Amino acid sequence: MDHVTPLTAAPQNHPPIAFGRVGVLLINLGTPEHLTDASVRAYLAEFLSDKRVVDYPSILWQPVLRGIILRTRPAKTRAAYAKIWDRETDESPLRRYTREQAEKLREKLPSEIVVDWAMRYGVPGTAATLQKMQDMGCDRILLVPLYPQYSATTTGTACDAAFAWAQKQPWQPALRVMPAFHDNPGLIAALAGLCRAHVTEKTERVILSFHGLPERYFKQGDPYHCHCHKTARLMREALGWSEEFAPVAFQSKFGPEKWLEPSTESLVITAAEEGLTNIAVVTPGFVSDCIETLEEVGIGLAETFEEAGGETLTAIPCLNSSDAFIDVLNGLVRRELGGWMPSES
Ligand SMILES: C=CC1=C(C)c2cc3[nH]c(cc4nc(cc5[nH]c(cc1n2)c(C)c5CCC(=O)O)C(CCC(=O)O)=C4C)c(C)c3C=C
Ligand SMILES: [Fe+2]
Ligand SMILES: [Fe+2]
Repeated sequence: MDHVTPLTAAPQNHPPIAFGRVGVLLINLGTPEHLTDASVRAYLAEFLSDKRVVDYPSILWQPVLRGIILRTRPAKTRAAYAKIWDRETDESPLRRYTREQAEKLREKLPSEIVVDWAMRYGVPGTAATLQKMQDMGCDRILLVPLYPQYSATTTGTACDAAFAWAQKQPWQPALRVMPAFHDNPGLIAALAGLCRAHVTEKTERVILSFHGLPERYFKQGDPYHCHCHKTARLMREALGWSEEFAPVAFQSKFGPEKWLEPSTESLVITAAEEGLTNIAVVTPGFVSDCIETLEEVGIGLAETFEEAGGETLTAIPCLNSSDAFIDVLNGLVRRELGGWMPSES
């Protein structure tokens, strides 16, 4: 706090400005604010109108989005959220874990550093949270997109939102962006630990399932596919697993375009058809459990596996707000704050 100029010290007629603090902002994707069709619709409308996510010309895409998708999908998506919603805190798991990650990271960093969290879509918004941090005197802010693997559809757009806010500021804070951490040794060790805790002698295959993308984005140069495969290779090396035992797959396909393959669903069905009865799915592209891991994999794909003749599909939880993940984040954030840590200035 010693760097913050007290507002009373401002010269006469000078606007009150606080400065001198360092901030860390964790940013995740976003999630509906409430468990209602209206909330889900607002969230999907914002998310699916982002050109980084769906790049079709607006003149073609908006009528499809407004006329079909936002009329039919919210009820289906709300029903899926209803299966996983945290009724105690009245929030989605993604929101809860992101909040807890920020709270726990705050305890690990010097108290002068402002640590907050935001969503790219929905509430609390990225711009509003950056504004709050600036009002608290943050003139240097580290953006931490919570995606181990870079994609323009996630990390890229989180940065877009932050820089769009910054563009409007008379005094723009210095902004740093934490790079992708898909090959960070700490992350790989934490993911390997998670797998060791959930994979037993009975487990016949572990699918390493990442959120998918249109294949076209990969061909246009999005490195996400390569980042996913590197995370997977490093995990296998750490665990002594073969590619046959632990193959990569991509989940959560949306729309009619060709997405990255193979799909997680196809590998789950193949495993059952091969006569496997006990498989696991780990989702190393998601740091927090969410609708895609808990409902799509933990409920939906577990049913698919059973229907195809399998018995048990174990959905391995994400790192969430575990001590292991907070240690990873703490290490990454301290590295990226080089020269900005209070003791160094
Ligand atoms: C074109 C559509 C989509 C792209 C591209 C996409 C990329 C992408 N998404 C994540 C992570 C998450 N996505 C989540 C939900 C979600 N994703 C899409 C569509 C695309 N995602 C939709 C329509 C939804 C909403 C749910 C639904 O209606 O099915 C979530 C979960 C949010 C939650 O509240 O739980 C996450 C996390 C990544 C990592 C990614 C590209 C790499
Ligand atoms: Fe998604
Ligand atoms: Fe690749």
